[in-house]
Amino acid sequence: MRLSVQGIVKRFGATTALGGVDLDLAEGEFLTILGPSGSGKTTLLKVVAGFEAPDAGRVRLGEEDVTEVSPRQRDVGMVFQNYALFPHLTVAQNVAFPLEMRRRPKPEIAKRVTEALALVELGALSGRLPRQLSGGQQQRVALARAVVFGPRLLLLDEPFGALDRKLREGLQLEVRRLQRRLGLTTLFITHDQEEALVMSDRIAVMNHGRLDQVGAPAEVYARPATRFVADFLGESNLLEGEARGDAVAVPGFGPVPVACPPGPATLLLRPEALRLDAKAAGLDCRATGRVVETIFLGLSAKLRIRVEGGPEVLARVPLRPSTPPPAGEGATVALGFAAEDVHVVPRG
Ligand SMILES: Nc1ncnc2c1ncn2[C@@H]1O[C@H](COP(=O)(O)OP(=O)(O)OP(=O)(O)O)[C@@H](O)[C@H]1O
Repeated sequence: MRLSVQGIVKRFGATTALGGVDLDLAEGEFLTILGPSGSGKTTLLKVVAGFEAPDAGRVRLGEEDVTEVSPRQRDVGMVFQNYALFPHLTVAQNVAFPLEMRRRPKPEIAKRVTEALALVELGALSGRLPRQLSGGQQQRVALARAVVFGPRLLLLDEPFGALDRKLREGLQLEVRRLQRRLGLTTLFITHDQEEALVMSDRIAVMNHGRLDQVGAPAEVYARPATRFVADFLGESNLLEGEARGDAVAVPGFGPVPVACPPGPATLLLRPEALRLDAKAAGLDCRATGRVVETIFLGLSAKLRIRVEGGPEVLARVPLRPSTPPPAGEGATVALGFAAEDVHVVPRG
C-alpha cells in the first residue's frame, strides 16, 4: 500500500530528531533510509509505526490518515535488529502470535503459519525455541512473523545489524525476493551504504533529521544533491576549486571544463574515475602525484596519491592477471580524469 509522510517534525526536549520530513513510497516499493548514527532514522520509523507521536505532520497509508491511529490498528509488520522473539514460545507459536492477537480462526492460523514458515524456509524447525536457532534463523522467524498477517506496510530497522557479513548478504537477497513476491511496500533502515545500494528501489539519505536527497541508487551515487550525500555514499574525492563559468580551476589539475556558476565550487570525482594510465585517450585533466599508500583489495587496488601542487586523492584501479602490479608507495605517477566523469556538487 502507498505510504505518504508529510512535514514530520519530532523533538525530544532541545533535540530536533526530525526537522520536517516528506516522503512518499509507491505501492510495492522498497525504500531505504540511509544515514549516520543519530540522524533520525529510527525516530522516523517509530512515527510511521505509531510508537512516537509527531509534533507536526501527517502519516497516510493508502487513502487513510493514520497519524492518530494506534500501532496495532495500523497493520504494519516490523523487524528490528535484536530479534525480539518470545523466548518461551516455539517458532510456530511466535509466528502465530500476530494472528492470535487478531483473533483469527484456528484453521486459518495453522494455514498461514505454515505458509509464512515455508516462505522463509523454516518449516522444518517450527517446533524449536528461539534459543535453539542461529541468529540468521531467528531473523527469518521475525520476518515470517512480520508478514504472516498480510501487513499494509513492512518496516525493517537494521534487521541484519547483528549478523556476520556472509549471512547478511544471503538474507538481503532473501528479504528482497520475499518483499517482491508479496508486493509489500517496505521502509528499510540502515547506516550501511553498500546494503542500501544493493537492496533499494530508492534511497533517502538522512542528515540531521532531514532528507538531503531521495532517488534511485545509481542516481544518488552519481549525482549527489549535497556535499553530505557525496561524502556519505561511497568513497569520494571532493575537489575544491574556483569556478569561472565554463571551467573550474582545481589546484594541481588545472581548469576542469565543466559548467558551474562563478565562485567556490566542489567537484565530485569517484576513485574509480581517476585514471592512472595517463596515456589513455579522452582525459581532460592531468596531474602528477606521489603514491602515499597502496592497498591491495583483490579485484582492485586503492591508492592514496598526493597531487603535486594539489590535494590528496584516492584512486581505485582494477587488477587483472595480465596488468602490471599497481605503483607502490613513494612512486611518482601520472594521473588524470575525463570532465564527463565529474559531478558538480550543488552548493548550499
Ligand atoms: N526517546 C528519546 N529521548 C530523547 N532523545 C531521543 C530519543 N530518541 C531519539 N532521540 C534523539 O534523537 C536523535 C535521532 O535519534 P534516532 O534514534 O532516530 O537516530 P538513528 O539515525 O536511528 O541512529 P542509530 O543509527 O544510531 O540508531 C538523536 O539525537 C537521539 O539522541
